[in-house]
Amino acid sequence: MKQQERGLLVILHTKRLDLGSCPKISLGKPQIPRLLLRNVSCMRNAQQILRHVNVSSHDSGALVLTGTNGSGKSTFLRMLAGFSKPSAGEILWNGPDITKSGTFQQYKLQLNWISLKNATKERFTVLDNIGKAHLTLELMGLGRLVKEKSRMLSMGQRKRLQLARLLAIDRPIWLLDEPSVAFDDEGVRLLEYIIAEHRKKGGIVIVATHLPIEIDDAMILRLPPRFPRKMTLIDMLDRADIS
Ligand SMILES: Nc1ncnc2c1ncn2[C@@H]1O[C@H](COP(=O)(O)OP(=O)(O)OP(=O)(O)O)[C@@H](O)[C@H]1O
Repeated sequence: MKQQERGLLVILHTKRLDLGSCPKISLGKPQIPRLLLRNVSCMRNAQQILRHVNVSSHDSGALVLTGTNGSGKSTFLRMLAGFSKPSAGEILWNGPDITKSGTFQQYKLQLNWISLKNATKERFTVLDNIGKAHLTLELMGLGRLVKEKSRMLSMGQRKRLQLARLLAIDRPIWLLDEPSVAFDDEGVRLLEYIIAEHRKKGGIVIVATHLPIEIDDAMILRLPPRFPRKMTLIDMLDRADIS
């Protein structure tokens, strides 16, 4: 990973190309990345959140975003999801810019998104939240809860339901914001397993997280803190330890 001032350059390598229903790419031609962020910056409320980010991913790529609170991980994912637009630079999917309306209509159908906020449909049962994928719910450990209203679920069970939805809505690009929060050990293993399987099929996974998560050959992009660091209570406590 190279670092250009506060800008970042990351290239994700192709592990195995399995295009599934995607258009065939002829051999011999240089292969364009499935996803390419070129010199992307992002402003929110007139504040610069991301600056000069360069990242690319081929099929099967995985990127883990880390960084301090407020460094812009969710903003990065929101931009990739099309909720906010880059203030500079471009996000290219199969070549064209995703912000072009024709491209965006197709691009958004490639995305699956998990965040702390995108809650389940509270009044629906667990099963109705994901259609008819009963077996998927069983596999995520929710088999006994299929008839429960999802508002009855614990936080970890809600997150498991989100995983079930990832599998039920089968789309190639997964944008996962803090996907392992509230999981027990088994939940984390389920998450790691479905990510690995998704990548075997050629899927791309981009994860923002503070928690350790095992993803083979993932590129780690650590976003720089946005402000000069000031002393916190923890720094004071650490100093008190020393003296
Ligand atoms: N809706 C918004 N409008 C304007 N600024 C926002 C908005 N949401 C977040 N921000 C700002 O953008 C910056 C980055 O926030 P973001 O949520 O992307 O950080 P993060 O790295 O995901 O943080 P955390 O680790 O706390 O989840 C923060 O300074 C935040 O105040």
